[in-house]
Amino acid sequence: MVITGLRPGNGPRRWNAARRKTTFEDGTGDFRRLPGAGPVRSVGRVIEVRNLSKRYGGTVAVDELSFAVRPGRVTGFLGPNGAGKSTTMRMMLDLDRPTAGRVLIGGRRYRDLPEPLRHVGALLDAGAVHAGRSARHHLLWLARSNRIPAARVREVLELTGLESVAGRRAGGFSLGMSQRLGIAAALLGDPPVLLFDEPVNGLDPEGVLWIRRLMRGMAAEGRTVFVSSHLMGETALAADHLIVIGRGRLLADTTVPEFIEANSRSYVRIRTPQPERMRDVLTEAGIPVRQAADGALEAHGAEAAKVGELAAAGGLTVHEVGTRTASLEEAFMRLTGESVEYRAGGADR
Ligand SMILES: Nc1ncnc2c1ncn2[C@@H]1O[C@H](COP(=O)(O)OP(=O)(O)OP(=O)(O)O)[C@@H](O)[C@H]1O
Repeated sequence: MVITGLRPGNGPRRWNAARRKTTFEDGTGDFRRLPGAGPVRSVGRVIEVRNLSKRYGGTVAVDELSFAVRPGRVTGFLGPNGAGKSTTMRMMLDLDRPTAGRVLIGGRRYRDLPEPLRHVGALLDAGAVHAGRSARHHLLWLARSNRIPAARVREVLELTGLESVAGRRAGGFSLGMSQRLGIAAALLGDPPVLLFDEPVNGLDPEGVLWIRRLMRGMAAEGRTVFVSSHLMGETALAADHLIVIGRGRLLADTTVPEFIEANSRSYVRIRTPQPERMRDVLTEAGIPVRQAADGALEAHGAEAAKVGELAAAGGLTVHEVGTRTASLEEAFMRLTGESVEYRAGGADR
């Protein structure tokens, strides 16, 4: 690890010849000087989303969203389908114009960044390549148009495991290979800020693991890594921090351990042929209870022993009493449930 701190301000520069990297003690500088390239002007690595809104006709895709994405960690951007994740990411890259608010990357709008590919790498739509071009030519074309040395193409092909297929037409690539090519393009400028929209879509378990390691490695090097997903479980494994949205609004801005602590509560699951009476007994004892989809009851905030004693005292037959811990996926569904229902209802969409 070459970066010695991420303090704000203009810290001293360090040069690591072995890794061909220039780093700045305050974490604001360019991450790696590309061979043959001139110096890259220093920009910060924090992404600030300020009161961001986007309307498409009557649809509010993003609704007064404010949060910050910081360097040195993987930040997961979570929300159910249609929550507004892609729209937010497009606005970060100036591909869509906000109805209100703005996004700043290192204090600047994307369009004001000098040589943006060297500051922000993005995987938004892996299919967005010229189908007739080979992977190598696609990357060479991108490199040339961004004044990035051709030698870097070989490096990113190697990094993404695409060397052996680099001469093949990108149009014939599987989804997994296309995702890797999209990531190779995002890494081309060796940017300190990386945005990945649903990068594990369509990948096999090996590919998912590869992306997870890649993102964690990039964050450990001091980069800002922002990755969207609608899968809580996978994101919890890959991310340190979470931004959760639903219906375009911020629902949570928290660390993964805090999210787990706050949301994956234990409860007692009860199966009984007398659910109505059991519910009354628990409610009278002040224990909140809800019915699961399979008809079982879930009692919150009570020990299994206490539930068993109450059932016995009430003369109730019980087929199962046991303690369960809600999975992260369940916690996420609960948190975003309202927005999913809203979407299913189809209101103004
Ligand atoms: N170009 C557009 N025109 C009209 N509506 C749009 C457009 N782009 C997105 N939307 C709508 O905005 C809302 C947010 O969509 P968005 O794609 O940002 O969500 P998402 O969280 O990325 O979802 P997914 O996980 O399904 O990709 C949705 O209701 C979507 O239908």
